[in-house]
Amino acid sequence: MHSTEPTLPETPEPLLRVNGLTRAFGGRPVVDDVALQIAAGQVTCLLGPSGCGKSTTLRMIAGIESADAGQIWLDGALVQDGPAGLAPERRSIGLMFQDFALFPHLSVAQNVGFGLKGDKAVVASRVGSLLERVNLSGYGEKRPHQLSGGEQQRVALARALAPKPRVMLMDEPFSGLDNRLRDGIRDETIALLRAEGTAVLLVTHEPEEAMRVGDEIALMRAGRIVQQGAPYNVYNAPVDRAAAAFFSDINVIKGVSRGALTETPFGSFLTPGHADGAGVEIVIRPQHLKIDLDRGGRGPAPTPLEGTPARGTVVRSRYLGRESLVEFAMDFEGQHLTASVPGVFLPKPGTVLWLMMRRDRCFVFPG
Ligand SMILES: Nc1ncnc2c1ncn2[C@@H]1O[C@H](COP(=O)(O)OP(=O)(O)OP(=O)(O)O)[C@@H](O)[C@H]1O
Repeated sequence: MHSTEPTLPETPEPLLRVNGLTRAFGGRPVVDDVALQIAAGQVTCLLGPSGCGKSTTLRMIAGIESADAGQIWLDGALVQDGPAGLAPERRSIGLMFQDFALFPHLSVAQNVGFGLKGDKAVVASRVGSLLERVNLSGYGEKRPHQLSGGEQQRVALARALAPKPRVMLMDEPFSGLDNRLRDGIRDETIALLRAEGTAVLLVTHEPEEAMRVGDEIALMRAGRIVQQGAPYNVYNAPVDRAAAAFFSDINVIKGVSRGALTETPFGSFLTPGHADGAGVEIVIRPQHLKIDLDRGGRGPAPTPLEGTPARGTVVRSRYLGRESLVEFAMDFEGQHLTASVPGVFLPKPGTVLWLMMRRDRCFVFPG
């Protein structure tokens, strides 16, 4: 190598790599050209609405479902190439599902040791240390039905970890737990998997869960990954209106781009890249609409960041604990907009207020 060539930092081979993964049922594509890469200690959340193909993707990676096309590498080894693939037990993966799938007739220790072969004493010691790892020492002789949901989930985790998988595949593993338990168990489970250097693919339909645990979110829709990136980027730079709407309520203001500008009741917006006369949608999340007072029929002065205020009348106010949601009927075009405000703000219906749009928080999409 020439001495002036820069030395690139070594990127480790991802533990899970998926390329062009495709599967149809009855002629209908359910998973369509999916690509993914997950490194050691990283968590990727496969996020999307019900029926978009998340579970089928995970099941193909696990080897429980066959693929029509595409490749899967686990820890550098090709385990699936089109329809041909290794059996699930020959892939170095752990699996966790929503229903825990524990064997009811086996003790906790027998459940955890189920997939382990070899010397009895060695297996017993490994099971003991796994139970310790998930804070269930002393539970080995109990049956699953004697345990709480959270404890059963921890047994399922210990069992999935027993063969030391390099990749953990999780399908809605926390949705069977009640809300109060869920956050704690989820954080503990993910911290433990990170500490073990496991690559994690977690399937969920809940954006909050994906934002909470994912290093990366792969947003899936109708069989395809439509956007992939850090939670911050996926939330703050959605690829389209539907991607924006998957994470929160949104407000949409329609307009027509002329000379790379779109006029709205909130002033004009730069809309470069949209053809003259093309419809555009300006999208903003409720927390980025700013509410201001009416000053005898006038609103606050326009600013470069927030543009021109537009007047609205409160239709409904609701308190949601951390925030209040205020719905407005705007003076223009019968438009309804919703603003959210941290804490308690409950103006009465009929109150006249002014709204402003944070320019840096708007997304512009083709209409
Ligand atoms: N074995 C199968 N035969 C026929 N259709 C199937 C089969 N498995 C899944 N499907 C269909 O494929 C689509 C995607 O299913 P999949 O379970 O992957 O979606 P999902 O995103 O995980 O949804 P959910 O969150 O509801 O589980 C669905 O329409 C489903 O009915």
